[in-house]
Amino acid sequence: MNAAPTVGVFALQGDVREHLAALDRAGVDALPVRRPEELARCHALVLPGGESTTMGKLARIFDLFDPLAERIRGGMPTFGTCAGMIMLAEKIEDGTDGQETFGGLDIVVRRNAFGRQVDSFETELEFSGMDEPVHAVFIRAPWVESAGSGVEVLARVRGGEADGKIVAVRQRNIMATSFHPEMAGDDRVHRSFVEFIAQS
Ligand SMILES: NC(=O)CC[C@H](N)C(=O)O
Repeated sequence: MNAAPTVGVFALQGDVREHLAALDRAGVDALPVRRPEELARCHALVLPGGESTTMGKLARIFDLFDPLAERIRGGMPTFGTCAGMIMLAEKIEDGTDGQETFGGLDIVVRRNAFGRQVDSFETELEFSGMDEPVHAVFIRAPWVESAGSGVEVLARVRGGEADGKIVAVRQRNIMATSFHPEMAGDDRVHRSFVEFIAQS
């Protein structure tokens, strides 16, 4: 790809602005996506943090659900953070009744997984392919309960009751983190997604 790719941010719900800013700093054309016509212009997509039940419902209302699920399954590079990770999971534990996801990522995700111990927290994580740890902000975050054999684990929590829980993964065209790299003032995870787009 010669020109900078256009990277959409699902913009019906969630922390859209922070992702647009991080993508902008990473040198791509960032585009808020609310309609199928906008999705059609994107080479890649970010699903932000927010509230996954609401995201699914709004995607249905705005006729974005099916085109989006199709693009993801068709190989569009996609990066989900927190609620965005939930929206990419094939299966949810502790979801609300009938909660739908776009799917594509062969994981079982547990919503609000850290909630029983601590709602929101920040920590340093070893992240596959990064020399220095990543500062990770968790807000009512999910964790990956189990992952299929095709899923590469990029980061796990170290220490505390959640020791060893998977919080960042990659499979084919999809990347997902339980935490919010867009809120940490560190663009390395977004930059690694931009490289991932270039390789796809
Ligand atoms: N920060 C977040 O994105 C929280 C996710 C939210 N708890 C959900 O289940 O959708």
